[in-house]
Amino acid sequence: MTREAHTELCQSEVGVAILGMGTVGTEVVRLLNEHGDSFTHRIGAPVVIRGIAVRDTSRDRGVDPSLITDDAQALVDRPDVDVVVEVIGGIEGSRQLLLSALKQGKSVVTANKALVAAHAAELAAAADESQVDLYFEAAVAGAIPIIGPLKRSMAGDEIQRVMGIVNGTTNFILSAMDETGADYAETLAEAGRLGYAEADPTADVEGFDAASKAAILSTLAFHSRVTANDVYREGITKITQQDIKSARKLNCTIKLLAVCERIISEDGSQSVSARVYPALVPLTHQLATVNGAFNAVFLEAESAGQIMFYGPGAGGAPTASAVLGDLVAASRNVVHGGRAPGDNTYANLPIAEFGDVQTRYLVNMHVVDEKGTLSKVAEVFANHDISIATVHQDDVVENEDGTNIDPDGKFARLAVVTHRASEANLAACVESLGNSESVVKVTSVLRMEGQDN
Ligand SMILES: NC(=O)C1=CN([C@@H]2O[C@H](COP(=O)(O)OP(=O)(O)OC[C@H]3O[C@@H](n4cnc5c(N)ncnc54)[C@H](O)[C@@H]3O)[C@@H](O)[C@H]2O)C=CC1
Ligand SMILES: N[C@@H](CC=O)C(=O)O
Ligand code: NA
Repeated sequence: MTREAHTELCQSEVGVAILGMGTVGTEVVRLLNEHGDSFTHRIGAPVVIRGIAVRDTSRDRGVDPSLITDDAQALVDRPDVDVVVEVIGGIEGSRQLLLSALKQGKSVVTANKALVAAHAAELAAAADESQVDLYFEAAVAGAIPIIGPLKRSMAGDEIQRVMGIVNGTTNFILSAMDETGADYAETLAEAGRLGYAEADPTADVEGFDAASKAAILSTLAFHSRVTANDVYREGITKITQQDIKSARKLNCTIKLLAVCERIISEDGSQSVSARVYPALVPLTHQLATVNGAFNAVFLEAESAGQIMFYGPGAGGAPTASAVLGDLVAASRNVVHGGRAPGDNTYANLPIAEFGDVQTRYLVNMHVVDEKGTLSKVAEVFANHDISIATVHQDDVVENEDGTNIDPDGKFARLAVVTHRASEANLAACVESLGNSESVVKVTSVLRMEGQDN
């Protein structure tokens, strides 16, 4: 059914179904009830909640109990529902519900990055078929307007690079580890209590959540379909206080970054690289100032130059702000006609091989403290076509718990910073370092972003 056909059945109200009443859904309902009159003026018709789908109907949620249902599909199917707001999460159940809504000519607003990153093509096709809207501003960087600006304000520019801190939970953890030396597990639990973490926080700390957002950002920035499976991903679970100290010695901090790049090879052919990993960022870079659950998206575009979007990236009310912005836009289109721009993927650029991606690296290792070690280590880097930028050596070699693992003074800690090199060369170099008699152990390899060479 098209929206025209559906709208003919409707009256001068916009009927809304809210699916899910957890951290975000609760705030969406609260704010909608609190500011309903303003919404009427902004939209041109009242927005009326037709129902709220929850899993547990026995809980008192402080709303009219007649609105509560545990049958989300029946709510979606109601003829007086024009817009479906999905704040449940997960992929398959939400996919079925939203496809069904779109096919019935109802617009969709979702905060679900995992779903959009996996099934955007299918959802967009269903929205196009019915000529309705698919909005997902809350899916990337919470309250920060970034989907709208990429689809509209930046639509006339050529975006080269997007670098984002797009996960509030991991930024909250890394900021605390850096600022106060806080305990990882305790800080993660706190992020859960504050409503930042996903239902399964593995999605946050292992980088899955950021990878979904990187896929969505890449798709919009480079007009090419990128899914979460196309994104190279590493989380923050292996980051230690030693890594953070080694970053500080280089005047850097560690951030979980989503890096989305247009790669132009020597023959002029283009591809897209999307990757998520913890990386050193110089303290002088704007992204280094983003702390706690705040997010930021740093864009580099041909004509605009550098732009940074900054704000609250997680939590109930901030995320509800983005959801409600989309709801207002979708409702206006229901009342006045028109559609939001879709995610045009005409460029269809291929995904770059991860091994071909270039960046800078910090390689931390324990080495044998004797004559010739430095030249042997340097030779390994040279053999893999990697140019060294700086080398820093410390005498003491401590474990994470501060115990000295080298009471006889035979080892040293070496921190090697490289110039730009390919991931493939770096991986081969690290393997050779591991086999070198001069190297006791490569303790960590961290990428460095936000510098040119
Ligand atoms: N919490 C945050 O800071 C942000 C969350 N998001 C996204 O928003 C969505 C919701 O997140 P939260 O509210 O944090 O999750 P949540 O886990 O607090 O809430 C989801 C709610 O949906 C309910 N639910 C599960 N299956 C259901 C079904 N079949 N029918 C009705 N209700 C059902 C659950 O019982 C739960 O109360 C997720 O996609 C998440 O990734 C996006 C940006 C920020
Ligand atoms: N779990 C996510 C919530 C927002 O997308 C985060 O921590 O950023
Ligand atoms: Na957003």
